[in-house]
Amino acid sequence: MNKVKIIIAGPRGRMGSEAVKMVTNTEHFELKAVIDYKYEGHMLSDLEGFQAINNVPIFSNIETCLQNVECDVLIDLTTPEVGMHHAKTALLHNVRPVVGTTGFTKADLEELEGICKDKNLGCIIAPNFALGAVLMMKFSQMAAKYFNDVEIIELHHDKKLDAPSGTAVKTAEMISAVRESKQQGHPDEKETLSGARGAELDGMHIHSVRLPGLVAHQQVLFGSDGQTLSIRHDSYNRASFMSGVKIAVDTVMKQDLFVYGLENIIE
Ligand SMILES: NC(=O)c1ccc[n+]([C@@H]2O[C@H](COP(=O)([O-])OP(=O)(O)OC[C@H]3O[C@@H](n4cnc5c(N)ncnc54)[C@H](O)[C@@H]3O)[C@@H](O)[C@H]2O)c1
Ligand SMILES: O=C(O)C1=N[C@H](C(=O)O)CCC1
Repeated sequence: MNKVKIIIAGPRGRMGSEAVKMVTNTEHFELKAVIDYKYEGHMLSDLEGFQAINNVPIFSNIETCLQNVECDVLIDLTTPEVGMHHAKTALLHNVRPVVGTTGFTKADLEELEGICKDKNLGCIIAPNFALGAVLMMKFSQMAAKYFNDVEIIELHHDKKLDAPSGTAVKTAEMISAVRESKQQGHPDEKETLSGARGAELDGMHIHSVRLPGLVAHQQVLFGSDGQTLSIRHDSYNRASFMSGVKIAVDTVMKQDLFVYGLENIIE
């Protein structure tokens, strides 16, 4: 069996370092290079924590990396601006992106979908790779058919740069696709402290909590006459995301499609 040749962008990050572990421990994956804005010309084994990983060069520029290294899949776990540049460049070099980076705009997603169609290549953008989180989103979409009122509370570690989380936005989009549009809360409600009602997407409110000690958590809270329904998912470590990354890499090698959300590729 041919191994899937992979490059990882953001290898020193919380998610990137876990992805390096997963890829190097997976029999049919091969880590060919990493992209890091620092340490150009070094080997990954020169860096603290990666001494046991041999023959993986570090590039600070994706173009140079793709000109020098033959690979099938780019896993990007960086920041939205960098991730967008990486995903586009990968596709232009016929490399399939698997992107966990959150904070992409609708326009970004449309642009990537267009390039995928032109190149007839697969690309998977997944705001959340944890299979439990994907189920939480699917269950929320099911519940939204019966409960028209919902608020989303997402809770993350305080090093997170984007708010609301990509998962919260995706959940609200999935709910919005099935429920009758509704502006929630009292029509005359007023915030006496700005931000009290959180962010809003199609009439739904999203509340972002940032605290040390947290990893990644979300509660989707539905309410109707005399009852509430809570659907909650908790990731307690970054290993929780890796089975989803693995599924995404295997799938992107087989499907020449643009996919936004892991719910579209798991049964
Ligand atoms: N999809 C998921 O399941 C999932 C799960 C967790 C986090 N995330 C997302 O993944 C992203 C990374 O999260 P994190 O917690 O690992 O953040 P992090 O800050 O720990 O890691 C980001 C890494 O990107 C690197 N980076 C920045 N600019 C770069 C560049 N130009 N080239 C190469 N590397 C560069 C940084 O050095 C850093 O190591 C965020 O967008 C986060 O929201 C997604
Ligand atoms: O830790 C993060 O950052 C996470 N980001 C994703 C999001 O924005 O939804 C997924 C969960 C962890």
